[in-house]
Amino acid sequence: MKQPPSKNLQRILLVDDEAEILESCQRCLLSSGYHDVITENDSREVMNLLAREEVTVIVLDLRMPNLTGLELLPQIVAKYPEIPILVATANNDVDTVVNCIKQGAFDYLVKPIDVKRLITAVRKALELSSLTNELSTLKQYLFTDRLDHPETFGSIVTGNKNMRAIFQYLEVVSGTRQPIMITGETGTGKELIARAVHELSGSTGEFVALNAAGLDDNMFSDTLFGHRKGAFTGADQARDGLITRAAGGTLFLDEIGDLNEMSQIKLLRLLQEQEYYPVGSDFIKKSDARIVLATNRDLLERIKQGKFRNDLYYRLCGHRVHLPPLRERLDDLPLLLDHFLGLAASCLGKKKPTPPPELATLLGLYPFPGNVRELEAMIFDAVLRHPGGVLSMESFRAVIGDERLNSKQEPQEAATVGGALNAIFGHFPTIDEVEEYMIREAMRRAKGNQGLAAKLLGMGRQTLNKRLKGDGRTAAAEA
Ligand SMILES: Nc1ncnc2c1ncn2[C@@H]1O[C@H](COP(=O)(O)OP(=O)(O)OP(=O)(O)O)[C@@H](O)[C@H]1O
Repeated sequence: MKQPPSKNLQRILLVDDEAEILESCQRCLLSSGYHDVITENDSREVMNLLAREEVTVIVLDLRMPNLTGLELLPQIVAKYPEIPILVATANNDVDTVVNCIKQGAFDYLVKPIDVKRLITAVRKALELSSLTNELSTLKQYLFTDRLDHPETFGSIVTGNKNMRAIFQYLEVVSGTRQPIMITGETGTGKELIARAVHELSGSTGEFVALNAAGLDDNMFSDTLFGHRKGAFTGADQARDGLITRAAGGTLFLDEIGDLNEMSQIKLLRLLQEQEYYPVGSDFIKKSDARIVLATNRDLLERIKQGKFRNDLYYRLCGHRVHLPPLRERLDDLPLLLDHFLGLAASCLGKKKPTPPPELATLLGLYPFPGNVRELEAMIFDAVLRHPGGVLSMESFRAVIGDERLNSKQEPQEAATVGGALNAIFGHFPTIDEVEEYMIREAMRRAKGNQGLAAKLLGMGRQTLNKRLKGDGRTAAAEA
């Protein structure tokens, strides 16, 4: 039986009759992060080896005794057309190269093999191979509508067919080492998806998340890449960055639409070469962390504004999923409503309330700019204030507004929101005023319990605590 390569490992086969060449190419690929490199010095054994073991890419010397690479190439192509083959030729003979490409070789290398060229060519061949695999697996998924690991998506409550298609796509691409980009409005579940990708990839390492919003380049580089001792005033000790913690696992970079130019360049290097420099160090380091990225910004718009690099954008486009906003998957509302009612009730130590039958329909009229997070906060609030029996619609009305419930039309909606804001503040408020108001109101409703207030606000407890303490705003003091 064939020996499959372990998940995520892509097996490279080097075929050459010269042991020294095999050894040096193998060493160079291993040190570049390719962990599964096997060799064969007898060309007559290659077909047996391929029948025995799964191989992703082959580097094939053309000049070998007994059976030359030129003779072997068509045999491999005929039996294993999915394996990209890089031929190694001793001279830069155009005719030979053209002949090999015509016979199905993917690319060629000139001997003595240049290390950089070998690594680039192998990387490209592996990318091609994983794309081919993805395509054929996707075709199968399309015809069978199956999910191999539904349990991985257990924390993502949905019955929506677009979300299911996203899960299927993720099952296919999670096996590759290519970065995955997740876009979608705030609160649509991007982090949940990133965690599912981590689980699917079968990595043994940790899932490590970094929110890049508000980080300048120094903070971004230091947090992600770490620093060497003495790199800057106060750097008394060398310190590893999050990328080290994510070794063998997944690095989730959130809000990458906010990264500044310098950080974008560093991220591009990391994605392209899997390389980085700790702050203050000239020694390059390698990372094998799987990278998942997310943003709720429109990156094409950021490119137009000159705030996001084109090359980085295209690098991110390989594997991309876009999570639809909640208002575009209203079929999920009843499921989510039921899920969060149960969750809120058990968190608050209450009996799960029965929702009024019209609640899901009414919620469907609201655009949910904060998506699932907003719905979750709304339901926690309602359950918190719920005395027993059937859940009251009042707390939902208070947030959504009666008139808004009756209309989906933009201008009317704006007028209603504007009207509501004016009624509360007496004028059109600033963001800070709204934030102060929200924090004060959440603390009041949660009777001073910061954990609950944070849940209502859809923010982390620590973030709320910082706001309450840190910036000396009046709302914090009053709350
Ligand atoms: N389909 C879902 N089922 C259950 N919970 C969900 C779902 N989608 C989102 N959530 C919950 O909503 C909240 C927000 O989710 P998450 O942090 O993954 O969103 P996000 O898109 O990463 O948000 P942001 O862009 O603001 O970082 C979390 O509490 C999460 O558990």
